[in-house]
Amino acid sequence: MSSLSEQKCEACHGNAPKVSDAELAELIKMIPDWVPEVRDGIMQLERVYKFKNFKQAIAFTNKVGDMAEDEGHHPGLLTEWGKVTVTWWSHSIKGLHKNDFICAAKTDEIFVAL
Ligand SMILES: C[C@H](O)[C@H](O)[C@H]1CNC2=NC(N)=NC(=O)C2=N1
Repeated sequence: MSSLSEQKCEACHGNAPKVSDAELAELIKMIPDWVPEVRDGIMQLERVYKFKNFKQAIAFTNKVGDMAEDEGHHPGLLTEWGKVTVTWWSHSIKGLHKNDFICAAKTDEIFVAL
């Protein structure tokens, strides 16, 4: 299998399968800085990125937004002074799809390339 960040999101409809617990255990190894968390009954992936100031935080936020538009898959983004919280989940299935792991890996690559 190619690395997660090299894969593209696939169309995800309401009847697409959520990742199983076993799949989650394997996929999370590839994005070890992300934390799976249940919010409002929906499993999500979350990571907090730290920056030196607001300008760097908003620049990163915009790059993640551009990637999301390219992928047709969109995260929660909370931009604060020196900090961006990124949350990925699939609204259509109210849980985690492989797409969320792909996008989390792409988010890490954007951060590393800054
Ligand atoms: C029509 C459009 O493709 C869908 O609404 C997409 C857009 N972006 C999305 N993003 C996320 N994270 N989950 C979705 O289910 C989703 N659906």
